[in-house]
Amino acid sequence: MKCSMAVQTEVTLQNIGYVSDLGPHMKVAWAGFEKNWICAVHTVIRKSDMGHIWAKRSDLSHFSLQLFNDYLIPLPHFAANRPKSLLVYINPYGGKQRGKRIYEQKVAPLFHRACISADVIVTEHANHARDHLKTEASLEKYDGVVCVGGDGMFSEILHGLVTRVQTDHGVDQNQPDAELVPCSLRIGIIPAGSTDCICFATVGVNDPVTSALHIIIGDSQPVDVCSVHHKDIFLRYSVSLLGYGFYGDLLTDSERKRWLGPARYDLSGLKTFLSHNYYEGTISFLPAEDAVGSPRDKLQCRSGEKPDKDGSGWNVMRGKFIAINAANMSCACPRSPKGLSPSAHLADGTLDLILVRKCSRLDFFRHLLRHINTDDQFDHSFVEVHRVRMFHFQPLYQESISLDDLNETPKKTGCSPMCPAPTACSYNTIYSSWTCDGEILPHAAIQVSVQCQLIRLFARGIEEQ
Ligand SMILES: Nc1ncnc2c1ncn2[C@@H]1O[C@H](COP(=O)(O)OP(=O)(O)OP(=O)(O)O)[C@@H](O)[C@H]1O
Repeated sequence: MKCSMAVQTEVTLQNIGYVSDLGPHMKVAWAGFEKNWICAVHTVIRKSDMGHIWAKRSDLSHFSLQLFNDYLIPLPHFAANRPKSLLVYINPYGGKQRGKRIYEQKVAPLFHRACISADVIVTEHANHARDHLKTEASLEKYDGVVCVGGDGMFSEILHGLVTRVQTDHGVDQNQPDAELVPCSLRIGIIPAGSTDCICFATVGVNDPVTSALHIIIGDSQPVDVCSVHHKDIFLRYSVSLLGYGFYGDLLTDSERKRWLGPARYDLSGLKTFLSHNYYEGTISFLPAEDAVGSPRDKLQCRSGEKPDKDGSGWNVMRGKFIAINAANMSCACPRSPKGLSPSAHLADGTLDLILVRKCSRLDFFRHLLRHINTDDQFDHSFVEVHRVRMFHFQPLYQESISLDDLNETPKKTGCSPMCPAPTACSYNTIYSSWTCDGEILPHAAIQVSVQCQLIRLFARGIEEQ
């Protein structure tokens, strides 16, 4: 490709680093490249200072194209990992419907200056991107796939890409113990949805320019993916949160209120909290005994390493749960900056299984409050957390029909969860639904296993220095 930028003598996007705010009038643009942005040659915008800084993650929303030419120093040896050709999917209806504008105004100019060619597909309907990736896309032409949208859109890309790779390699996704083939193409997320949880938990901010720079630089962050099955039938993949009970109910309700926009989460959250339902069932899990760290160690390393060996022996627990949350990553988002499981690792082949047993409404409120403050959210007698490699959940009563069918069932109320004949009483109080990265699963009985480092993102993780 012919590129208008000269290398070596001119400062170019090939060498771009972050722009950090050092105060109200001073920003530092820095280039350089070591894991975690450790060492950076930088230039203060006022040209008054040169040297090295210990840099940290920062919001790039003030980034100025002018900086590329004026202040950055070329370090061309990082060029090898940089993508040259990308396949971009834009959801024009995600979030506040600004995906197309965000891409065209903030991201495309940067790609252009970095000499990255991009084939852009604006989706026309739900699952357009997933199905195109599964069957049609000529993936060999690209170095990465970019998703412009929210978590739902990312999930489409994830399913399309992972399914395509397994099909190409003859792997049957319906086998829960199948060894899945990792995807070689990296995925970039340009946040343009309502919550953008996955971007926040892997990049540290929800800022389209920051994400674009991670793509341009060619960052690579491996990420674990959970595969979810029901009776040996593949249901979905998950990278962030699988939630039964509170979060499942909240998401189910919020889907009915899509017309409200992002405010639907607040309304459904309040409604679900006031309902204070609990659900009975059995959870079995395989502890990750060999994993480095624990969910409560408060360690900031969230990348992890591939395990050497499996844990041994399943633990089985029966009980009444207000919430069962399986966090494959911290699940941090702007509303909960530390997330549901602050020390969850991105790529160590484990997930953090959080069990919130039946408790008073006040106690549950105290637990929820800890999602937004810095207190140890697992330090309650009714909460336990386990780092696991696999888990199974079986509701108290066998499901005779899928939850999809239950949506057709007239809703009845006033029946306790202990009702011995579920067909005669309200399914709503016997079964919750699993939310799987924001999508609702059609079955309550599921088997989940973590597929270590199945995908890679154009990101760098969120370890703090
Ligand atoms: N052209 C389209 N028309 C309608 N729906 C679409 C289209 N393209 C994608 N979708 C669907 O829209 C859903 C929501 O999109 P997206 O995740 O981008 O935004 P969001 O739901 O507002 O944000 P978040 O998922 O972060 O809360 C996705 O599940 C995706 O399948």
